Amino acid sequence: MWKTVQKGKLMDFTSTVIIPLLFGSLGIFALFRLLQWMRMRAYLQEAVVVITGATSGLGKECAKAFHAAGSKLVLCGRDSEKLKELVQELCAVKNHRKNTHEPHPVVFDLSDTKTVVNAAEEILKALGHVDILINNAGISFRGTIVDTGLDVDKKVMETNYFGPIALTKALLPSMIKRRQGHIVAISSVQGKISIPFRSAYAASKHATQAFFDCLRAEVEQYDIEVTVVSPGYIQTNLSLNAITADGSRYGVMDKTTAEGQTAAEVAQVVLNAVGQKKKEVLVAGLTPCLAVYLRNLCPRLFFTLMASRAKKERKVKGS
Ligand SMILES: NC(=O)C1=CN([C@@H]2O[C@H](COP(=O)(O)OP(=O)(O)OC[C@H]3O[C@@H](n4cnc5c(N)ncnc54)[C@H](OP(=O)(O)O)[C@@H]3O)[C@@H](O)[C@H]2O)C=CC1
Ligand SMILES: CCCCCCCCCCCCCCCC(=O)OCC(=O)COP(=O)(O)O
Repeated sequence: MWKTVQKGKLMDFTSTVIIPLLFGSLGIFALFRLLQWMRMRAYLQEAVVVITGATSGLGKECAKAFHAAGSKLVLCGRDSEKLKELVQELCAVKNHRKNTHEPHPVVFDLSDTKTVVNAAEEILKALGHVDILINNAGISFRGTIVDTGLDVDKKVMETNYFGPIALTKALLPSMIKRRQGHIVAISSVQGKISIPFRSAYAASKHATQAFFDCLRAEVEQYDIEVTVVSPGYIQTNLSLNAITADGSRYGVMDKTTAEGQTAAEVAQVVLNAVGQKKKEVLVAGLTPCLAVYLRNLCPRLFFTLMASRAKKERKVKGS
């Protein structure tokens, strides 16, 4: 009898309190997500978005994602033919729901900082202003520190660090003047941890993280946003195009790269991070994320693991 009364009370409580509370929360959550989506759509539609390294991999997928979101694209690359093909590919995509725009290609080499400044001028002349700059282009590296010539370290730093910061500096004054703009840096998990045989690449990405963290603090007063994206492995040509200790092309599709996340998935994360004005995002699997925490919480253990990884890799390569 006592048990039946208790059960009845519990059912009353469930139907009068728990269920309405659950549906109410779900409704508020759905409304919140809808408002977030609408705000993001408005932010990206008609925005002038500059993407470097648009000719391949993540940059190409970002171009597709931002084009579909209705942004006015400036596609940057070294190869004018590849850029033309991408413009044609994007223009061929029919989008009946959104007003899309023909992208504007700009050809320059990021490792030549003089051409970077000219490119920024060309962009501002053609489009008037830049709303979002996505510093995506980059190259990776494979080699031991002892065998690597300083010219190789410099080449990686020019492409991954000095080029992007030169472009950022060239576009920043116009953003400050308008008190509007958003700068994105595609860094890497290797901007947070260093793994053996990646010295030049990891150094360039750590520098990227540091520079754009400083920038974020300095430009907040002008309402300019800075987003640093740190992906883990992505299925692109990065390992194929990586340079080695003597400056030659590595030319191997690494297993880690081939088994990484797809570039389209990561591009969607970039789009959402920009749309939601996130300060930083780590887009990686469990092990790289744990490695980042381990580096900060228990550095000695992390260093031991990296040293044994170096020994193992050396053994495999027989050097
Ligand atoms: N793939 C991965 O596992 C990861 C990649 N990243 C980062 O993502 C970004 C994009 O790389 P991803 O798409 O993977 O690799 P890809 O090699 O596929 O693309 C790199 C892009 O950068 C361009 N680029 C390289 N050097 C220069 C230069 N000197 N001047 C102008 N453009 C240049 C390339 O142009 P071109 O076609 O002319 O060679 C290409 O468009 C990089 O910053 C990379 O560090 C971060 C974490 C993981
Ligand atoms: C408590 C458990 C801790 C487990 C952590 C153990 C440490 C394991 C090491 C894992 C290293 C992950 C490295 C990830 C590197 C990465 O994702 O890099 C992305 C890139 O930029 C790829 O460029 P690359 O040229 O190197 O292909």
